[in-house]
Amino acid sequence: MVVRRAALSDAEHAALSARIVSHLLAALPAPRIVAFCWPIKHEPDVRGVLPRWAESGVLAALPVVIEENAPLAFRLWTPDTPLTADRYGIPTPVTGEFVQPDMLLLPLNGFDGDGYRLGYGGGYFDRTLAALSPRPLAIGVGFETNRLPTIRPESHDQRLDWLVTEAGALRLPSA
Ligand SMILES: Nc1nc2c(c(=O)[nH]1)N(C=O)[C@@H](CNc1ccc(C(=O)N[C@@H](CCC(=O)O)C(=O)O)cc1)CN2
Ligand SMILES: Nc1ncnc2c1ncn2[C@@H]1O[C@H](COP(=O)(O)OP(=O)(O)OP(=O)(O)O)[C@@H](O)[C@H]1O
Repeated sequence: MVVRRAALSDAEHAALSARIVSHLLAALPAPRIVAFCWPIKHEPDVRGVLPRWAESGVLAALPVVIEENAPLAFRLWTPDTPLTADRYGIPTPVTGEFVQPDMLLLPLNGFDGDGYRLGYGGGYFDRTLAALSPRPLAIGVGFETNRLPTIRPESHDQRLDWLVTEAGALRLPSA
């Protein structure tokens, strides 16, 4: 799935990411604190929503891997926040207040029309969604090239609330 999206040219990647950003802004209610992912390995780059939402007071946060096989934590992020590569090489804040986001923007390596997601196999987002109360709104952001007929979800897989690709934003029926 990562190789498939890596085949997008830089210009295509930027154009598809920009379409995802427009769909997010048009379809979703502005959250209080949105967690996003610093894009790695050709993930969709949805950072464009942040300055737009910031105008209405929305705060941004990044995930922090505290330990393996445990839920993620989240730290507030601003454009001035220094980022340091974590154990996986992902740029991560090492300072800043720990917060509880009410919306998560989750990059999709693979996904299906039922709203299930393939990540990198760490189980971090599934554990995080299972642990957070209240559960944040889970928004998958991906490219149509990574759509699959089914990811063959297992019992631990958390279903997304929204699926947003360059083709549009789809609200999934709640479980
Ligand atoms: N940009 C980004 N940040 C994120 C996530 C994400 O999906 N994307 N995560 C979402 O939960 C968390 C990190 N999840 C991860 C889970 C497993 C591995 C991992 O095992 N990496 C292997 C390579 C795996 C592969 O490429 O197939 C490694 O580094 O050796 C890395 C990150 C938090 N931050
Ligand atoms: N709520 C949970 N409690 C305990 N173990 C869990 C939970 N959620 C997932 N796991 C474990 O994590 C493993 C990896 O999950 P999965 O393959 O779905 O990861 P992923 O969603 O691709 O990863 P990531 O979200 O980190 O990108 C699963 O095999 C499962 O054993």
